[in-house]
Amino acid sequence: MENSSPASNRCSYEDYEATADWLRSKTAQRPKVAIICGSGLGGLAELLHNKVVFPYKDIPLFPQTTVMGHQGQLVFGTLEGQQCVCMQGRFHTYEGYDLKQVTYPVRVFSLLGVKTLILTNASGGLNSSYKVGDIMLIKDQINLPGLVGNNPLCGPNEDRFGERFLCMSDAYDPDLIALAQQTAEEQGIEEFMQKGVYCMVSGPTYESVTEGRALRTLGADTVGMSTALEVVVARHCGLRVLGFSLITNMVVTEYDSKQRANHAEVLETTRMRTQVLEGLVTKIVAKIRREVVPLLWSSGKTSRPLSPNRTTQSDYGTHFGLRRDVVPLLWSYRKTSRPLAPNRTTQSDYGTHFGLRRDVVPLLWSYRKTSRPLAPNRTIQSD
Ligand SMILES: O=P(O)(O)O[C@H]1O[C@H](CO)[C@@H](O)[C@H]1O
Ligand SMILES: Nc1nc2[nH]cnc2c(=O)[nH]1
Repeated sequence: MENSSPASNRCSYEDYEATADWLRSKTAQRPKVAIICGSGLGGLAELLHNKVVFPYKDIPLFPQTTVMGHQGQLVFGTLEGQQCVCMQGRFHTYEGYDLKQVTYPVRVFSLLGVKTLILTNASGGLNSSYKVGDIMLIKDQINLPGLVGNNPLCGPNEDRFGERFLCMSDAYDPDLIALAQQTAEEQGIEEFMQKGVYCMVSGPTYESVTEGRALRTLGADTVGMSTALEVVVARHCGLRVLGFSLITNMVVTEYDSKQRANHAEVLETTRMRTQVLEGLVTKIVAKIRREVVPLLWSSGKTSRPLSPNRTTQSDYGTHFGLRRDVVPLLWSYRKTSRPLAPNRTTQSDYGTHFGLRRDVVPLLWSYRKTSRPLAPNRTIQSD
């Protein structure tokens, strides 16, 4: 297959599938988290273990990066035990790519089975209380190109990815934001953490003084030339999104200022903070990996013993301490009263025996295909 990136009207579902199939055929890794690295922030990919690296030029239908500070390769590997795929270099409309090409990797990630997208970017600070080197957790965005017709979802809707009209008021996942804030506190880096609104402009020009002032008036805390389009497409295909904006320079908003925005300064600042951001993202990825367990159990440390007279499936769900709202998602059929067969004694038996959906069982048990019999004295949840 050709390596040249698709013309916009050729970004069909089959194109995305072809790229995803090619990647699947080249690596056995099945990432659940994708990370898009901003200008000068690609070092994160170096932290992955068991790396499998694909230069963009080798990936069928993938665009190529042309910007300094964007390496141009896709790196698969594990971070804190979590399988991840990292984009060392992203695509921007100012490079000449159209909206579908800029967002092409995101749909490929979705087809690969990615569930969470973490984005980083370099940006200009608009909020006067921010300082160069601050890291802003993105709570919302202004997709300025999108507001005037340049939205990557324009054109026929691809129902296999998502619905026609997409809600964007919850684009940045509140739980992930809370997780990131908590992690930043644990890392002792709250002093340069901010939370605010990122505005995307098309670039490649930096803002004039009046443009900077206008964006601030609109409610933007930082401005850059990326991210918003990727987030729109990620939300369209149901990915959870977390975004970080590193303030690499302050936008000039005084007419008599002698400061001049430039890409060298942008890259210089990323060098100063890259390790901190990498450490933060690494810890968050570790927590995302672990979060499935506390989500399922209503209280992790209960020692309530199993009462022997609970014999129906629905009893067993909540009896084990599974959250009531989670139980119906797990059971393959609800309200059954099928009694428990007494001869089922292994973990995997127990999963499906209880009526847990077969695809859910391996996610719940920490190890698969075990036939280790349940020790008779294990009777509490934490066990
Ligand atoms: O958004 P990322 O890719 O981090 O890069 C930012 O830095 C570049 C300008 O210096 C622009 O590409 C801007 O968007
Ligand atoms: N638009 C824009 N993008 C940036 N990326 C890094 N700094 C800036 C900036 O000041 N403005």
